[in-house]
Amino acid sequence: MTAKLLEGKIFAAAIKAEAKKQVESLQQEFKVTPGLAVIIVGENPASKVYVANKHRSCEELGIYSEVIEMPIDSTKAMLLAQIDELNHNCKIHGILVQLPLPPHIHTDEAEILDFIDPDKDVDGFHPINVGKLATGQEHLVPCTPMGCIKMLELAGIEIAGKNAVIIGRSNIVGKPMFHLLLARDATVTVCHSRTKNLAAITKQADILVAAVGRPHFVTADMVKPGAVVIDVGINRIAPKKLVGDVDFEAVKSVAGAITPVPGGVGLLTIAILMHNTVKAARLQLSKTI
Ligand SMILES: NC(=O)C1=CN([C@@H]2O[C@H](COP(=O)(O)OP(=O)(O)OC[C@H]3O[C@@H](n4cnc5c(N)ncnc54)[C@H](OP(=O)(O)O)[C@@H]3O)[C@@H](O)[C@H]2O)C=CC1
Ligand SMILES: Nc1nc(=O)c2c([nH]1)NC[C@@H]1CN(c3ccc(C(=O)N[C@@H](CCC(=O)O)C(=O)O)cc3)C=[N+]21
Ligand SMILES: [Mg+2]
Repeated sequence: MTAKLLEGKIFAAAIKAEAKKQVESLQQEFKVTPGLAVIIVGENPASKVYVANKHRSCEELGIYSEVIEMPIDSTKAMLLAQIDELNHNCKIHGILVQLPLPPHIHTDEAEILDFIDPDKDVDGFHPINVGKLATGQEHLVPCTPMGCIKMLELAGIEIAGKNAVIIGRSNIVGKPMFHLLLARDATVTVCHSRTKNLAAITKQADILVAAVGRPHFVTADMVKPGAVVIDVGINRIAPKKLVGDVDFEAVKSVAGAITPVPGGVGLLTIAILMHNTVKAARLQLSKTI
């Protein structure tokens, strides 16, 4: 058996086309162009690729985009001042601080993210938006897990009643993925580095989400035949070689459907970011009028 390939570019194109229509209607109704600001601190080469991808997608859709490059030795105070400016900048409707932050301000991450206006929080990382997601009031939702959900929906894969297993419990991927799947009536298990008998648990999964950050972590013996396998991992194993967390070649002959890396959910992350930026702009306009 060979798994159905869930190609990110097809789903991403559908989401971006819808966002583009929304951009046009906002321009017609309100004479406003949605704007996204991305703050990047330091010179992380992987971050630069993502930031460039985000910028290119904004151009495609007619979203105004600013990339703010700050020096590697920026202080917490400098970041807070930059965020404060963007919070009050009426050309900007979405603010994203690219993670990870450099080591000297790593411990300030929560304080920095919490300073973003929750209505401009297109990453969905602010405690207000996290709380809304957790209480069933989905608002601005983290892009990567929402991308996984949209992919399942657009592919016509039923979520309700399924056993879903997530490997990883980060605030960016694992935890919001849990809430999104639970809200859609899956039975959800979250695994992490202290989980015992991991393979026995993942083998129960109808939907398996891998967000670990380790190449070839999910092997064929961990996957139930016919399962839907979503690979969130982005691991650079050589300068030009990117792989996910799933041993793709082996797992594709066991799974029913599988996402590739690259070309999988990473592309939906960007598409949802565009969707969230438009949503944030509409929200802010409805509050000022
Ligand atoms: N495609 C996309 O758009 C995106 C991709 N990514 C990628 O997804 C991956 C995960 O990212 P992120 O969630 O930020 O990563 P983190 O490093 O924050 O989290 C990794 C999680 O994996 C768990 N883990 C580590 N080792 C094991 C193990 N041996 N068994 C079970 N669980 C384990 C950790 O457990 P514990 O909590 O116990 O430490 C942790 O919860 C990365 O490769 C990242 O690059 C991330 C964001 C967006
Ligand atoms: N505040 C914040 N928000 C994020 O959403 C965020 C972040 N920080 N830090 C880093 C991670 C990672 N991430 C990706 C975005 C796009 C691709 C992407 O476009 N991937 C393509 C191309 C990958 C490539 O060629 O490098 C693919 O998988 O095919 C991947 C990963 C967002 N993240
Ligand atoms: Mg992380």
